[in-house]
Order: sequence, then C-alpha cells, then structure tokens
Amino acid sequence: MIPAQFDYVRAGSVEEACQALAADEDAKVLAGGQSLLPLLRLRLAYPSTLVDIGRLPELSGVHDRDDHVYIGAMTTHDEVLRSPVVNGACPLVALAAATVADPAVRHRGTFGGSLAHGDPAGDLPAVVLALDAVLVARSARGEREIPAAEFFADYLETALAPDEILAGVRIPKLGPGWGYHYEKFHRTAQAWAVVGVAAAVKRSNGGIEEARIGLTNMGATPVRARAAEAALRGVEAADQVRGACEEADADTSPPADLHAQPDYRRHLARVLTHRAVRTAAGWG
Ligand SMILES: Cc1cc2nc3c(=O)[nH]c(=O)nc-3n(C[C@H](O)[C@H](O)[C@H](O)COP(=O)(O)OP(=O)(O)OC[C@H]3O[C@@H](n4cnc5c(N)ncnc54)[C@H](O)[C@@H]3O)c2cc1C
Repeated sequence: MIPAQFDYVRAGSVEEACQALAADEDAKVLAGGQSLLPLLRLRLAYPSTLVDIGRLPELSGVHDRDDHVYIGAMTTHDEVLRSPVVNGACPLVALAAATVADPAVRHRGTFGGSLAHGDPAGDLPAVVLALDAVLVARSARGEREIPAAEFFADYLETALAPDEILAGVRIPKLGPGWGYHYEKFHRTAQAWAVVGVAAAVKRSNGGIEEARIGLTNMGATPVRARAAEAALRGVEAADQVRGACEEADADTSPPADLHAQPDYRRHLARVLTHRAVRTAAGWG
C-alpha cells in the first residue's frame, strides 16, 4: 500500500526537531524508519508530518561517563553491538542488540527507535528495564529524565509526550561481580522474539547476591520478573536455579498470536530465565 500523504521536515538541530514537533501535534519522529515506514505503508499510522532526526550527530554515539554509559538515541543497533564501551561496561545491551533482526535492519534501526516504538517484542526494552536505565527526553519545554520502569506505558505506548524526542539513554555501570546473558526464543534466525529474557546476575561468596531479569514479549510492555529475582537472592548452587525460576512468569499477561499461546509463553519464560540466569552466573 502507499502511505497517506504527509509533510517532511529534515531537522538541522535537535531544537529545530523539537520546534517542528511542538508546532504540529500529529507530527512523528522518523529515526531509522524500520518500524515506522511499514506502519505508514499499512496505513496503521498516518502522521501529518515526519520529522527526520537522522542527520543530527548530537543524538548519535556511545559515551563512556563516570558511572554510566550514555547511548545516543540515533546510534544504530550495529554501532551498539560493536562498541567496545558497550561491550566492556554494559555487555547485556550488546548481547541483545546482536539478536535484532538481520544486518540490514541493524544498520538502519536505532537504539532509541526500538525504545520509543514501545513494542514489547523488541529486544532492547527488556534490557533497559533490567538495567534500571534512565531515558533522556528533549522538547521545546526542556529536558527530563524518565526511569525505564516508568517509560513503557502500554502496547506501542511510552511516557514520551507527542512533542518529545528521546535523546539518549543512561545505562548504569553495575561494576565488578556481575555476569550477563540475553536468551531469545525465535522461530527462525533473524526473527522477532517469541519470548526473550535479559539477565544480569551478581555473584558473591559463590552464590547469587542479586539478579535483575527483564522479559521480552510477555505482556503489553516489557516486564521485570520480580518474583524470580527475589527467589534467586541467596541461591548457592547451579542446581537451585531452576526452582528459583519457577515464578519467572508471575505478574505477566503474555499475548496469544500466530506463534504461541499464553501458556506456551509462560513455559518459555521459565525455561529461558533458567538458562539466562545460569549463563549470566557463570553456571551455564
Ligand atoms: C524485518 C524486521 C525485523 C525486525 N526484527 C526485530 C527484532 O528481532 N528485534 C527487535 O528488537 N527489533 C526488530 N525490528 C525493529 C527494529 O529494531 C527497529 O529498528 C526498531 O523497532 C525501530 O527503530 P527505528 O530507528 O527504525 O525507528 P522508526 O521506525 O524510525 O520509529 C519507530 C517509532 O519510534 C518513534 N521514534 C523513533 N526514534 C525516536 C526518538 N528518538 N524520539 C522519539 N520517537 C522516536 C517514531 O516516531 C516511531 O513511532 C525489526 C524490524 C524489521 C523491519
């Protein structure tokens, strides 16, 4: 199908992009276009104006800061997964970015676009949730910070106001003792997750001191597996992990679709959480 007619603005600066969004409440940001352009073609979205933020260097790149890594919203999945800073300080982000689609999508699609799109089947939302990242929004009204736990509002809905741009994301550095893994079940290579699990696990004195788990595609938004996180605290050996992950699907409302029914997704969440936690803990 051909998209409905729209105006096009190529922003020359973040301020210009913010002004264009403030001037038209039906305008939408165009980032890598990997999700938005299919929606336009299917006429599931019909913005009056597309505000292209693709040529704004200040929205791109990975920056190593004292206690966090800052990833500009327009940094592509490919740049993220190859970044030595990301691989060194927050490897869970790189592990998940490497599972996104195929090289073509990873070269065009952006880190910020994956979050701003708010698709619970996306791989990065569960990761920023598990890592307690902070999302930085800009608008003509100024800048504000949104904790990941408050960012994902509903299916394809986020806490961003229509006139706000996601400028970048602060990923806290968790420090020594942490291990990471992203486990994704997908029907074919390069496909969306049927279910995914992002795990960060801290070991001390041989056992698990803390676990952080984000679930992909287990509800209208990414979900923290809080019950499993609590059960994993104090686990002392690999053979106790399976039992602690039995409640990984608590507090979820998995969707039914062509690929899986809710019960099967619940089963996958438990199995994949077990695998992800064992690998992250070095007990794989
Ligand atoms: C064939 C295919 C397979 C895919 N498989 C996967 C997969 O396995 N895993 C996965 O995670 N993703 C997958 N994706 C999606 C991909 O990750 C996209 O890159 C991502 O969803 C959107 O990023 P984008 O930069 O293309 O955003 P766009 O498509 O440009 O925008 C998407 C939405 O977010 C908004 N937006 C984008 N950036 C900003 C911003 N900075 N501020 C405010 N709003 C913004 C737009 O207005 C729009 O509403 C796939 C895509 C395709 C086409």
